[in-house]
Amino acid sequence: MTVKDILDAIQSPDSTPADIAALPLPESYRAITVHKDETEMFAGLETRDKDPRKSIHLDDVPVPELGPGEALVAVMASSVNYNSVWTSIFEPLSTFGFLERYGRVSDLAKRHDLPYHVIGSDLAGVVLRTGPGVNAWQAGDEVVAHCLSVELESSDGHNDTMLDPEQRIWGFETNFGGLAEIALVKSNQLMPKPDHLSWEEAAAPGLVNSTAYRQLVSRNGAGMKQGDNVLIWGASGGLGSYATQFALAGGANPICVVSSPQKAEICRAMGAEAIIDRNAEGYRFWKDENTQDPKEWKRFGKRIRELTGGEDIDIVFEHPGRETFGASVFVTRKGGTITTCASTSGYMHEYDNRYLWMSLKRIIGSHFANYREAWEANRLIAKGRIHPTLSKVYSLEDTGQAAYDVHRNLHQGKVGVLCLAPEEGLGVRDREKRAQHLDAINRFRNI
Ligand SMILES: C/C=C/C(=O)SCCNC(=O)CCNC(=O)[C@H](O)C(C)(C)COP(=O)(O)OP(=O)(O)OC[C@H]1O[C@@H](n2cnc3c(N)ncnc32)[C@H](O)[C@@H]1OP(=O)(O)O
Ligand SMILES: NC(=O)C1=CN([C@@H]2O[C@H](COP(=O)(O)OP(=O)(O)OC[C@H]3O[C@@H](n4cnc5c(N)ncnc54)[C@H](OP(=O)(O)O)[C@@H]3O)[C@@H](O)[C@H]2O)C=CC1
Repeated sequence: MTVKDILDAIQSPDSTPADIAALPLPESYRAITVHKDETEMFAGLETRDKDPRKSIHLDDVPVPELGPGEALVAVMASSVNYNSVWTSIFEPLSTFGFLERYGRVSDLAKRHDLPYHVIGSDLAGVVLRTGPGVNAWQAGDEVVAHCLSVELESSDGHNDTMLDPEQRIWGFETNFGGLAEIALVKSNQLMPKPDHLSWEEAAAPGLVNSTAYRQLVSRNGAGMKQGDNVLIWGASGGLGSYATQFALAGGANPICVVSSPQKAEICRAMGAEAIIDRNAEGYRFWKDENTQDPKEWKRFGKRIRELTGGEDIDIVFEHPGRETFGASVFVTRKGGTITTCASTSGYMHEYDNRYLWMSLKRIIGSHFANYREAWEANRLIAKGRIHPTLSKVYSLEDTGQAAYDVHRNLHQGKVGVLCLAPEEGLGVRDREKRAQHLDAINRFRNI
């Protein structure tokens, strides 16, 4: 039995779920990995000079043993997330430390602690096998997977599973991720694949869509409401392209920050009107490495007021971090919220706290999403209310280049990867629904 036989069975119109369940598993599969003995390969280089094409490998690896509550999924397509860029440049930490720590949790978790790390935190595919205790999903189900992995043995996670002390991001802090032909997930990561999308379109939103939903919409995040002015950094990027859609769909007013006329055009096409090209307008929030320039915060705030008719920002959707955080805190209105999920440009932030406390602003830390939030975000995709922002699709072999593009900010929206799917466009089940949303689905393609 080979992976090719699995693909043939998935693609055959005559295959039944029982046929898929009866397929013997192959011994190995092709997977995108980083190697433990290479974690020092970029030592001494600047972050931007660390090249994912050098550290990312395509290897044949053994199929992991299936445990209770788990599923093995044949991955048709995946997508590149920035967490895979971090993994591939071994910043801010090597992810092998996460695997070692997970390996100490239990005998079953020991499987994850290997000298290679199969990365990737998105997938669309077909369930091949389920472990003991899994009743909600069967072999043959067409699924997407969100990337929250939890143990839930402690009471801490039972109000909000993101608060589980053993909360991990699958394919980043666990092994056997989605940039591969087969992936191992917990069954409570599974969600139905939106039936009007191809495999690669369905695999694109997962991680960033769920994150943007919690960070902006959920009561665990900013709890956005109608009419809110929402400042969205990187508004045509991975997270931002979903935050912009949530703001528009929720009756808020996105103020989109981008770095080129082309990206501004994408935001306009999504329906945004207030757009700031940070490059064209030349904001320099830092005079030098250690000194911010409040005059630039003020110039930025003035520009926002021009675009909003004099209003300030209710919610900042933050993720660039060090470079923008001081400006983000400054431009938020009295009582407003800065919600942050990342620090792409540096995690040691600096802001003027007087503007925070005197104006009763709040900073909210947000990280991925719980199952319910991921489910609600996926439901909006399935209903055609929010659309994938897939721009370009790479083969599994070219994942290194795909990660390089994301690292160097050469991409738009999301970058997809074909795993088992032999070509783009496969897997669409509801053509009528697709036809209704075709322009929106293709908005980011090939730009
Ligand atoms: C969905 C997609 C998401 C993304 O893309 S997010 C972006 C990518 N992700 C990242 O960049 C994050 C990567 N992660 C990290 O950088 C690290 O993961 C953290 C900085 C978040 C945590 O660092 P660590 O070293 O793993 O853990 P510690 O909590 O700092 O523990 C170290 C020691 O410090 C002790 N400690 C923790 N809190 C306290 C406290 N409040 N008082 C005293 N000690 C404390 C611990 O116990 C432990 O100790 P002992 O080393 O002896 O085991
Ligand atoms: N905690 C969590 O759950 C999650 C965290 N993340 C993290 O969020 C970050 C962004 O992820 P994602 O949106 O997928 O990445 P992308 O690279 O797809 O998009 C980020 C956008 O941010 C903008 N940007 C980058 N650097 C700066 C800067 N210095 N100043 C202003 N804008 C900047 C760019 O847009 P432009 O050039 O047009 O301005 C870029 O397109 C990453 O660090 C990632 O690890 C992502 C998902 C989940």
